[in-house]
Amino acid sequence: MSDSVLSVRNISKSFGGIHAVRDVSFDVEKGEVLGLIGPNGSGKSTLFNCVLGQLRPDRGEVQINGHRVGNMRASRLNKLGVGRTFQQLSVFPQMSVLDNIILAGQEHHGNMATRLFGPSDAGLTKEADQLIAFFRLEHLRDEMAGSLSYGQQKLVDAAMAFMAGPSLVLLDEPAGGVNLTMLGNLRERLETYNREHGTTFVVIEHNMEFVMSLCTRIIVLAEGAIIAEGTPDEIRSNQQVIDAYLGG
Ligand SMILES: Nc1ncnc2c1ncn2[C@@H]1O[C@H](COP(=O)(O)OP(=O)(O)OP(=O)(O)O)[C@@H](O)[C@H]1O
Repeated sequence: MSDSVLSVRNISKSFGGIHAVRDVSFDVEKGEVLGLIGPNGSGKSTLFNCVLGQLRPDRGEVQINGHRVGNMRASRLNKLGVGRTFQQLSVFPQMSVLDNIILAGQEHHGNMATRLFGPSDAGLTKEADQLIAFFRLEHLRDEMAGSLSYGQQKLVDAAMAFMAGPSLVLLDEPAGGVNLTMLGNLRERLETYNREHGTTFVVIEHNMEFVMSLCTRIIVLAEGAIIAEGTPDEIRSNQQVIDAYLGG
């Protein structure tokens, strides 16, 4: 296998008679921002879940930073340097922004025993505050997450994925439901983070403008298979891609 941050080899996954992912292979190199797009039901989430070890593929193999991903617990993925956001918000509404981000950091630090009996902070507040500043959420730091606008909660969600300085971040529809102003802010912050830290991103996204402006390379899925791969400009003018979306 290569020394890619993420290496996906011949992944297939079916649900009964539905071939959700068909023989998909690709590599993602350090610092790349890869977009994974495709019409509804094209297999993006299934592929993501195979990459994250949450679904066991019928065939194929995934490696993250050279380590094979099997059925892996989230904490082990964190140790491999993987952060993620979810399609649905994963913030706890009754906790402050700061506590939500600290809690995400605790997922990365040791097991339950060290969380319960170890040092109460372990530098997490400082790290959380740095991310709060980076995502320009200082004025909301001590607010209950549930009182924030949806777009602000998506920013908190993104900040949570960056605790413990991951080398690979999987973003599942980060732009979903976010208004235009917040969208520009989110994209700019993600670009800046990628530039400053060399973090690799894989992004599932339906918002074409967002994905085309954020990503350096795009893979298009249709009916579970890769139908195109290239720069945003190449993808925009690819007839097979246009047909897949019009038919989808
Ligand atoms: N747990 C499951 N059981 C049965 N079928 C499933 C399951 N998960 C996904 N599928 C089917 O697999 C196919 C791919 O679904 P998937 O959710 O991966 O697509 P997607 O590209 O992420 O779609 P969307 O953009 O709508 O989120 C679809 O036909 C879907 O109905």
